[in-house]
Amino acid sequence: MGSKEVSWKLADHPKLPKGKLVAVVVLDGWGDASPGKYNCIHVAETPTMDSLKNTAPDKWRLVRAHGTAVGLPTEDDMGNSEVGHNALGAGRIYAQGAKLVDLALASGKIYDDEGFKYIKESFANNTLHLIGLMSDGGVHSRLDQLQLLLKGASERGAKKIRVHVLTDGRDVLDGTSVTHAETLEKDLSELRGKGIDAQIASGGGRMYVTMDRYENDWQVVKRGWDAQVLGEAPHKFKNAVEAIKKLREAPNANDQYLPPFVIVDDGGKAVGPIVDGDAVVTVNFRADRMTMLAQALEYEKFDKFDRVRFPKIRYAGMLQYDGELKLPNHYLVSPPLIERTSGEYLVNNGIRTFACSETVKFGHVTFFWNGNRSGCFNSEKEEYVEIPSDSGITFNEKPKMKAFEIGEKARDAILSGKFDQVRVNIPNGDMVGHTGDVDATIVACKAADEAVKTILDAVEKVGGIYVVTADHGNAEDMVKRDKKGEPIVGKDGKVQILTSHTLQPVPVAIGGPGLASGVKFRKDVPNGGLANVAATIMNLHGFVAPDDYETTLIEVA
Ligand SMILES: O=C(O)[C@@H](CO)OP(=O)(O)O
Ligand SMILES: [Mn+2]
Ligand SMILES: [Mn+2]
Repeated sequence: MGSKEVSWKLADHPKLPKGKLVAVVVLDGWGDASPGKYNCIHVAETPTMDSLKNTAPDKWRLVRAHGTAVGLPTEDDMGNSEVGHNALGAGRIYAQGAKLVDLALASGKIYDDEGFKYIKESFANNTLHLIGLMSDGGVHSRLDQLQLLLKGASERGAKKIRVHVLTDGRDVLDGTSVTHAETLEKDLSELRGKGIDAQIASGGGRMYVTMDRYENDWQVVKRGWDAQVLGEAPHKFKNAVEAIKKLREAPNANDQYLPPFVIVDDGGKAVGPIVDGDAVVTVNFRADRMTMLAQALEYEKFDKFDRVRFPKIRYAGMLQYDGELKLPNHYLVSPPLIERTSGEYLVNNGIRTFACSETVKFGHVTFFWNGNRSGCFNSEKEEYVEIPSDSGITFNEKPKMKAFEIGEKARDAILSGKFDQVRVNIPNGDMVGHTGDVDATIVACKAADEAVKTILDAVEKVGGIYVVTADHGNAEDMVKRDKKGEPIVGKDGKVQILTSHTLQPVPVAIGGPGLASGVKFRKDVPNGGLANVAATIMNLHGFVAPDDYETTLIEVA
């Protein structure tokens, strides 16, 4: 929507003043769950978050952060950063990528739209390549969608298909890549039975191959490029299931970090490099970990690594990953059109905003927060600061990450008096939680809590207000549970460690010396979710949210 038709002026809140500094803290992967030894937040020393929970009962509550509350297809879908920050920033619930792709596949509309027609041009004489995360986690992609697309494309003329798989183990249990590859192989062999030359061509673990984000480490994308496009990798196999099983045997190997491999024919030649004339679809619907590859596939001018060859292909994303950059140009399904976000409203109403995180979460409080939009709305009123993340390590090695640096940057921004809103994402609970290392996650949670304290102390000094929340659960439950909630013990006699996000609700806490007396959480929004936070923050800045926003969580008694 062009800004011309939008009236950006927000109404004044009848009771709440303007001019108070509001600190917005998003703890990544910080849900609420019952105490226990796999609840790293509970086990860790977290005096700051504990005191928010325990000392002001009408200023602390839980909100929903998964399923339909954040625009996902079902209540079995765990939350994630994209949908969580979209909801927090946009104040409304949008049908998200997972759901939009489901609908487009179910109705068949995906095959009638521009993107599919564009890639279809290659089907008669060239190969269709599908690249993406092989998982049923529903965070970045879903295997059933890939299966449907394979079927749909083959019924519509694709004669030669190559799938480039990325193994997960982050949104699903480690080791499930084997079953997923078997499922995919079965489908591909059925296609071969119908005369279609279809096979897996390459693979690798998502965190080591291809799926980096926010330009933390281009080498990750290069490893994928070499295997997918050039057909070169340190490991060569005849078959993907065998490849995954074999590579998993190495000490400390796991799905997330499997090295790259290519599938070769009897003569040792890679079966699926990408060449001129081919069609390529990146099948992930989620943007952050696909935009780097999308740039490599699409941009004529590119200097992030040596591509060696830049094939002239027809490339489409499952979705368009960046609407502002129009990246990629062609896509199979239109992304949710998230407009009139709270960030844009507030800036247009004079709110000077500072946003900060470290690289691996930087886009969360900027790009996702602003409805999948790169850059600021108004560079005179906004400052976005990225603290470089460590790269080339798994975060259990340095579980404190950059939490203190983020806390200090936020503190300085608050004390500077230059900003009305200071917004951060503190990554530890999530990034370390994903490693499945319980001890490291406990250290991570403590560090995150200390960073919150640094920020709240600064809020105290300037007479400001804080809103502390999270985008979804992760560190509060590190074990896979059965229906009764008991930890599941695997064949090896060990509990199954949960590296993924959870379905748990997340806290929202408000307070600070600037919070007008009588402000408390309403009792009549019992099912409140992350999308209710935007209107709440607008109120704390002294404004009433637009009518179509999800309702505020607060009232003034
Ligand atoms: O790391 C990621 O890509 C996801 C999990 O797949 O986590 P988050 O949604 O917290 O960014
Ligand atoms: Mn997250
Ligand atoms: Mn995560």
